[in-house]
Amino acid sequence: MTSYWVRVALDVPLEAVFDYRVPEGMPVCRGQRVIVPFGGKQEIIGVIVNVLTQTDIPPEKQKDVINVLDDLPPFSEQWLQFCEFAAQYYMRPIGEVILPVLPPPLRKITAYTGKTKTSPVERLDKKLANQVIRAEKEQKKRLKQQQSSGSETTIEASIKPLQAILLALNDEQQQAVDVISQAKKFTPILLHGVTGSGKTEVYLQAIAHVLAEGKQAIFLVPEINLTPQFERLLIERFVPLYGERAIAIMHSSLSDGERLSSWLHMQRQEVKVILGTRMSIFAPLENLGLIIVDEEHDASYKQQDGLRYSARDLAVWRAHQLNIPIVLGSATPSLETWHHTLSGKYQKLSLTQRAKETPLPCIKLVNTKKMRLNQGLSADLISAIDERLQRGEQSMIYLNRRGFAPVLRCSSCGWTSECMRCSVHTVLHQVPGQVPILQCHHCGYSTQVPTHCPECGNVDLSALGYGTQRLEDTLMRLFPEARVKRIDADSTRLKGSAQELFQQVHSGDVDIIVGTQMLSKGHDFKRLSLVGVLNADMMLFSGDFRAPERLFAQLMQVAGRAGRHIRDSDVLLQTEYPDHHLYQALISHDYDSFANQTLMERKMAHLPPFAHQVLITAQAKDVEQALAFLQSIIQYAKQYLEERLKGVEIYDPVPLKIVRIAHIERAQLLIESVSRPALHRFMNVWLHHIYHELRTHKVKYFVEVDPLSI
Ligand SMILES: Nc1ncnc2c1ncn2[C@@H]1O[C@H](COP(=O)(O)OP(=O)(O)OP(=O)(O)O)[C@@H](O)[C@H]1O
Ligand SMILES: [Zn+2]
Repeated sequence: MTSYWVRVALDVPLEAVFDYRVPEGMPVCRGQRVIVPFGGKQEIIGVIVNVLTQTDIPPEKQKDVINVLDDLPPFSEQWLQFCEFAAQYYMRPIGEVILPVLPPPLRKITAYTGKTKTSPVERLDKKLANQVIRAEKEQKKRLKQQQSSGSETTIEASIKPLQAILLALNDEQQQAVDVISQAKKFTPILLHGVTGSGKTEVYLQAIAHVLAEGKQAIFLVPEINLTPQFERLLIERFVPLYGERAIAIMHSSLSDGERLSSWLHMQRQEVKVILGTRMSIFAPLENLGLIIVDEEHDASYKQQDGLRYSARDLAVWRAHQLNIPIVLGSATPSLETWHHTLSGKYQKLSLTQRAKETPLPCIKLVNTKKMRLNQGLSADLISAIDERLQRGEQSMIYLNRRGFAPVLRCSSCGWTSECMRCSVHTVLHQVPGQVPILQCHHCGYSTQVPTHCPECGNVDLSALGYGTQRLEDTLMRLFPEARVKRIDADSTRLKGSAQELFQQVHSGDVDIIVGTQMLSKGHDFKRLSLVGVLNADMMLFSGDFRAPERLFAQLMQVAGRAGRHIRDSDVLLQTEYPDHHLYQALISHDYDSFANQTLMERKMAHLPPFAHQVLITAQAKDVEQALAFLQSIIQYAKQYLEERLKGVEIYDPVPLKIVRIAHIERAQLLIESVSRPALHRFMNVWLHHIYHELRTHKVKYFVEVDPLSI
């Protein structure tokens, strides 16, 4: 009689996978969820990644699998391999990949040990079955009523045929749809379309082709706020053809129940298109024919904690694994993607015109160097807003800084408001009808606003600089008759409030919109003809080598919200450096030359995409400990791994720019190589030694492959 063990992936903060003995007669296979004992008396849910006939675990330490969960079919080989790739590429244990992507009810032991003892899947199925019965009853009732009233409209007649909803494509759009839908094998495609060029319609028609062939599609968007707009379009087009469950949504603000329900429909392959944010790249769809990544340049595709993955990069790998086309769409592609089109690795399709017959907005630089500003606003911008108000059009003022003022200062002794827990200033938040507070944007800590200086007692404290709340306040005073609305992370904190605000903008109930970058991407505003940009210079001289790329993209995106449906639209950008080449490229809408020049600079400086990077960040009570730990691991590498270090460079460890957050101090270490295989080979060995020999309980560390900000 052979005994079996299973190797189980668990989401615990340890590197290893764990082996468990399989009780006699228990059927097991790779990809199944199991309940296993862990630590003392704990029971947790894991996923079987291997079935073994032997194990290294000494007999006295062996433990048994408690239960196999069979409420869902095992995960497919294809999906498991995708997760395994992600784990290996991002240098993390497999459990940290697989478990967190599952909806909580499928991985939380409490969902299985409650009083009812039925699985959350069974409970949901029951609920869904009841819903179907109810819906059928209602439909019968409706039909009866219609028949008795002699009404002609039937359910079928109320469904618009797909042909009626499709927009007639222009030549460039048509060509893009043709190329995408004819690509049958792995084909990475950059859809480079200026803002408002109708990329969405290209995606939708390409998806239509894929679905018609009986396949499925993944559609990634960078932000939750963008899902409703695309969801509406997808439902309108595809639900009449493929039924209610054809479209599923996946993002972090769904409830556990909603996530479970989406997941079930996906795993049972009832879903045709999954629309969602970065986590959707882990959708368990078996028959994918196309992946779309909209606004592929967007930094939100990068997860910043746990498994620090790029959903865009994983999407390319998944398309490669499945041998299918992938479309990366943007008006301002990332330089990584642009580089791949120049080298011929990716195919480029261009949409050079706006889809509606409106030209791109005219971008003007307002030189504020020697100008007196009215609370940050130039006279030019104020009169441009006024003009829009007269014409009944909308204006949007973009300022990427929330709160009322970034710091409170004592005019007598120079004291400034600081966070007790972090090495940053606290931000003054002040809106009518609420008690003003000082808030830390890094740890969330907040305090009352002092009535006098805590250092010298002076009562004359002043709010320095301005944020969106102050701007809103100023605009309301300058234009008392206008309807001003602020859209930022603070005004949209409550569930559904962002949607409501966007709805007000779309329906024309707002004249002036004040907002942060939340506003800048993807939205198709119909009546907006002026965009004002404040404080762009702040990012011009940041130390991060990616700052110019990010700034250029941000500005081009925000400018692109103007004049999508209205002629004569303007963008006014206030700056003290109107001659800067970034702004010069911007006013001529010249992404290509900006990208080419910036790539050239990167090449000379041996920076990504011409080199590959890994970042190790160490956290400790004080930064000296973090630095010492990083020094010790460098020492180890130099002493024992010299051979493997060839072609790999380790830089000196440095404290982070914001060194302390929530009482924890941080330092980081950059590792770089022009050869990705060399980098990964070295890192794997090194990390193994660090984990087993150099780890201390005083210092926590984490690893980030392809970091976006350093
Ligand atoms: N072929 C077409 N004919 C007429 N209108 C079109 C056509 N294609 C798209 N549109 C319309 O043009 C507008 C802009 O399209 P869309 O929002 O897809 O732009 P986009 O390329 O995604 O821009 P951005 O990068 O700024 O998000 C939309 O209102 C859309 O309905
Ligand atoms: Zn803080």
